Amino acid sequence: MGRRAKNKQGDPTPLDVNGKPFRKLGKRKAEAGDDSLSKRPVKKLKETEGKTDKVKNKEKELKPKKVTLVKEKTPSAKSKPSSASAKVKSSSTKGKRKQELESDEDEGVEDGGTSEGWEDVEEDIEVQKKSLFHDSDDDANGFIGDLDDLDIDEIIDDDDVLRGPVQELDLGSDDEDEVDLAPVRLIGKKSKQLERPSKIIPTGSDESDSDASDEEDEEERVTMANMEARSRALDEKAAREAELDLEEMQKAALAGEEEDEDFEDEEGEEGEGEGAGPFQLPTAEEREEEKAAGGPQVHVVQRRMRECVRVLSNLKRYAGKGRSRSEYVQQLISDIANYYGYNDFLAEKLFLLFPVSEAIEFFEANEVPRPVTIRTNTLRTRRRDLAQALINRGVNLEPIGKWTNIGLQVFESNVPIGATPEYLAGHYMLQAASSFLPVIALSPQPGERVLDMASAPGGKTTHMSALMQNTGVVFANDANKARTKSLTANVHRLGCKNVVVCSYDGREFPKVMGGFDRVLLDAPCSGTGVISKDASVKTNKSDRDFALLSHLQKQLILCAIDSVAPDSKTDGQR
Ligand SMILES: C[S@@+](CC[C@H](N)C(=O)[O-])C[C@H]1O[C@@H](n2cnc3c(N)ncnc32)[C@H](O)[C@@H]1O
Repeated sequence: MGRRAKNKQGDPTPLDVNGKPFRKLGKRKAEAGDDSLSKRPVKKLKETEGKTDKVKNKEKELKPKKVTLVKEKTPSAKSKPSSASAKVKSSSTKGKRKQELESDEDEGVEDGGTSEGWEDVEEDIEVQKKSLFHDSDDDANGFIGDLDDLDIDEIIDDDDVLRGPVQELDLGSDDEDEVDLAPVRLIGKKSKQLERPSKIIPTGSDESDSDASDEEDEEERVTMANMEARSRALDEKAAREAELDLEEMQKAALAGEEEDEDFEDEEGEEGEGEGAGPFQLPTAEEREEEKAAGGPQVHVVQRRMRECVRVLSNLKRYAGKGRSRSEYVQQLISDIANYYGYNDFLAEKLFLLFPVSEAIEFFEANEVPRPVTIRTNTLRTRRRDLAQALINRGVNLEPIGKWTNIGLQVFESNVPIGATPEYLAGHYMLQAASSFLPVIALSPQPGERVLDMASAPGGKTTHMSALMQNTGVVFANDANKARTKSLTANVHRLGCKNVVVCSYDGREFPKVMGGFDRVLLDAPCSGTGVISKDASVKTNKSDRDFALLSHLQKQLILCAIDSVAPDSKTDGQR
């Protein structure tokens, strides 16, 4: 597997403490758009210097601007394996990817056969034609809404209110199986949060792909005949990149040492330069001045964040005289909220979940688009055949990893991944790799009676249906009637014949029916796990929302447990 492919999600760890970067340096591709906080100040300062007063003043209004600046840098240029498709396509005996793809057949677990379901393709295309573009982006995002209409006190005191109109409880989701939106999201539409490249991952023009042979690689069409040569070229390229990365790492380490020395020269041993001793928090007057100027400058915030992290790593050594830990923590949280564009409540809530350095990694990671992944629908095809078909359409992809024999990661595509003939014919589902895991853990068996309590748009329902090889029955429920449309469309498109769609509040379900061998509950959530997909979560959640959500989630899990048959004939209760 290519080096970039191994680092699919990029390194979101930019902050350096005491002048030493936390994260591994390297990745030539990241040079131009490196999101490292340690590099940002320099670059952003320079940007500010070269600008008109108007632009400078605008950038002073930190809240919106700093996010934009971050956004400009965040689209990861690291993930694309320059010609990974070559190996995927390979049918020679060489190439790990080829072996991984072939393991679809060997393992056979997911493979429910290829012939069954094909007869449905025509009809499913019709269904999909109507439904694919029917649900708007807004519709999908709608369930990452807020709970303003609900009265928390009332609800927590009174379960009857909780059984109220389900639309009000149509909350956020960590799931990204909103397949019908894929063509728009991946290809046509710009993210609200990030300036994403028009291609899924930018290629070609950046530094590491600039040599002539690489350009040819990009242009040359992958065929069975040239596969082996391309595969070799890819390995050589990976080796060259590894050397360059090492060189870069050494250079960066040297540069870091020099910078430290510079600071010491400038500030002296007692100075307040980064890494050079105690860091003084801004005084009340300085804060007022900052406020009056429309908020702090981006580079000031960046530097202060680095300094606060450094101080918090060793309070005794680096804190200013008489300053407490909580003062540095408060300053850091406030700067994080400003810099990344969160409301103070959420910035604090998320910050406190992690150790300091990990918290910064978390906020940085939320600025990076997540990998595009698809799940092969084994009711319709095999992963190997699907990969081949998509490669032939100019899609650059790779198996996700050894742990799954149905997942593919898409690095780049000339065609909308959510509107290929294979997509329309139900050969795959656009689905986060993490969404495979609950289904794998539940492990529904052929012939069982299974409930998916909150199932729209059906990513996990259709996965379970495939694992059960279209036998037994999956009750796919979702409280939101509107969302059951996309659920039904997906069930048809993927050729799932053992699914019954219904729409009840999950909390009512035990009264409707029970006796399930297994129950999957993918409860509605806050959306804080998918901020990179929907940045509105950064500002539209309150304490009350979280209280309501966790209460609803607890009620749902109790009902899910009640729905399991105590005397299941299979070992579903295991
Ligand atoms: C995380 S999403 C489900 C994603 C789905 N499992 C998949 O893999 O495609 C949560 C779903 O819960 C639904 N929901 C919200 N409140 C509910 C309730 N009280 N009962 C049942 N479903 C509910 C929402 O409409 C939403 O579709």
